[in-house]
Amino acid sequence: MKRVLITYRLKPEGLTVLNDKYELTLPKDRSFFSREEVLELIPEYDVLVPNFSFFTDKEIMDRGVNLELISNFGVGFNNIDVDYATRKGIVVTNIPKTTREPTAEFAFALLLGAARRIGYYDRKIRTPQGVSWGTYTDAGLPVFGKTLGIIGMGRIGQSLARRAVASGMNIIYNNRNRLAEDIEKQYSARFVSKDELLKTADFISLNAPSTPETYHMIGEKEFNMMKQTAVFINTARGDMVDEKAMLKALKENRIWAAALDVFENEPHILPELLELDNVLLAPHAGTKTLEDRIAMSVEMAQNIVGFYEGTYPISRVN
Ligand SMILES: NC(=O)C1=CN([C@@H]2O[C@H](COP(=O)(O)OP(=O)(O)OC[C@H]3O[C@@H](n4cnc5c(N)ncnc54)[C@H](O)[C@@H]3O)[C@@H](O)[C@H]2O)C=CC1
Ligand SMILES: O=CC(=O)O
Repeated sequence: MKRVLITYRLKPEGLTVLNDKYELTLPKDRSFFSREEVLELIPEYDVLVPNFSFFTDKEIMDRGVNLELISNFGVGFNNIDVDYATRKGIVVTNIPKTTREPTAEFAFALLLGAARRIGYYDRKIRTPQGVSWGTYTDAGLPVFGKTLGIIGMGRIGQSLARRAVASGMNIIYNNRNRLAEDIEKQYSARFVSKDELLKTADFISLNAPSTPETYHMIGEKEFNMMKQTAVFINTARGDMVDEKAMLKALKENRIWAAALDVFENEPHILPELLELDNVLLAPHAGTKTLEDRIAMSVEMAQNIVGFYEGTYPISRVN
């Protein structure tokens, strides 16, 4: 029987496909196994299931002398040293299907929330001094008719574009490769250079993966190119943005607002960010609904069964 080590407490409803045929170990009384616990346990296991924030590096793989498969509980796989896994003959899989719509939904919710200042109003209305009910004070920004620039027009980027078009937005995008014409037509999307996107979009959403190439791809220079009324949304990965430069741009009102689900050093958030009214913050919650997290577990578990039994198609990263 193959032994599976899951670093994160997943609900049994999402793991039924593994029942009886695989031996599962997962934390029962808390959310995560610590790195030290995983290092201690790993030599006995054939499969490791890290969640998207568990750093699966050389040390983990070298200790995992029986490791055949890393079945990532996430679509982004920057938490795994994939090159090293490949050299060791360890297969890595991810979950692109079930992460797509919830993340796009959340990115659009952040966009609306930041533009219409929902988090700010909610915070203010609860305080003793209350919120201003004046005609113009603390006004938000309209979304209808505005331009959304998407950097990384893959699965999530395209699903975000679909929502934005339905809400009356125009789409421009930058991607590693230009999309096929029929896909561009589907979203009425126009391919532009990254610089043009940064200069002309009213809303800018980051939806590319974290790679060495995309590290700090949005920094001081990029924030300086944006409109002063721009809203920046990041549901991709924190390390793709120079957080100090972003903080400066927000403090100096170089841009209008940011809506952030991801951070450079999660779960640590720059304390100064917490003090700004033009920032909407979330705890890496792009896929965080019970229904979606269970669907993600099913996709992850099917990758394991597919790998060993060939009964499901698997999403291989290497
Ligand atoms: N906040 C959250 O909870 C979640 C975050 N994510 C993040 O979203 C990312 C995107 O996911 P998917 O859309 O499924 O991936 P995807 O692979 O379908 O799309 C990414 C797109 O970015 C493009 N790209 C790569 N490098 C680029 C660059 N330098 N400039 C412009 N475009 C570039 C690729 O060509 C691709 O079209 C994941 O890698 C993950 O980090 C994913 C799920 C949940
Ligand atoms: O951040 C989440 C993921 O699925 O990647």
